[in-house]
Amino acid sequence: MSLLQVTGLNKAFGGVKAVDGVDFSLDKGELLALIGPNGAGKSTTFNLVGGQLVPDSGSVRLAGREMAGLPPRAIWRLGVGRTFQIAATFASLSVVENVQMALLSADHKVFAFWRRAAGHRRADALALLERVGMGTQADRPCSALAYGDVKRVELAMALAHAPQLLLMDEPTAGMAPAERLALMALTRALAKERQMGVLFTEHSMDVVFGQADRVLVLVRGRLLAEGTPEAIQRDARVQQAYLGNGQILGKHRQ
Ligand SMILES: Nc1ncnc2c1ncn2[C@@H]1O[C@H](COP(=O)(O)OP(=O)(O)OP(=O)(O)O)[C@@H](O)[C@H]1O
Repeated sequence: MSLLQVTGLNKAFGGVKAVDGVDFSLDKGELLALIGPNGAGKSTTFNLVGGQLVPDSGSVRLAGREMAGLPPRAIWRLGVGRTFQIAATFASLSVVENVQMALLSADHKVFAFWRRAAGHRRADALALLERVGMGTQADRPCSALAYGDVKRVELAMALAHAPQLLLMDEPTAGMAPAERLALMALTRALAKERQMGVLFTEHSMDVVFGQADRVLVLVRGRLLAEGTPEAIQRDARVQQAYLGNGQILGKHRQ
């Protein structure tokens, strides 16, 4: 059985069919990239899987269990993580305290005062930071980190509740090319060692073709193609509908 099985997914906003009969699946340990031109329906698909939006129709199953229509918190509890965008309130906390906050939340102590974070599972938080290459920066304030390092902390925070499926919406936006590849290579290694599925949207083609196991191409809410990075790069329909658009490649590639 697939880890994630999406069937007949539909979502319209007024007259716009943002997601129009989309089917796909994702296996444990797999990195699946969702690409497509602006307005193709990537974010909508993402939000339908994560529960931020309710589908008009269709099914979203995690390990066979229906999630469509459940609130985001319930979907999170079933094992679907999202990379955190660190809130401004947490910028004054240290790196390790931010991960400890995520561990508090994972342990369902969501109403605990933030002051308790400092005493909560520090060793586990440090181990997560070590795994994402941030062990030596654990006691620095988050506000002092370079942007690429913040992204690594976000990844450690997302791993705090040991998700089966991790959703990453444009995880490398704003990063330099070398940092992007390093972050997604790390994500790929984590997916394999934890047998965690990863669904990510990405405009940067070097990341998509360098790191994804499989690629889905959405155009105007419909799935145009799906396959290995090599097959997608060769696909004439994709080149015409998407990759042939020099503006998109030129805008996001450096
Ligand atoms: N809340 C909303 N209300 C109305 N229309 C929406 C809403 N969200 C998305 N849309 C429309 O649905 C379509 C798909 O949008 P979506 O944001 O999912 O595309 P995308 O592929 O993520 O685009 P981008 O790459 O620009 O982020 C677009 O036509 C968009 O204008």
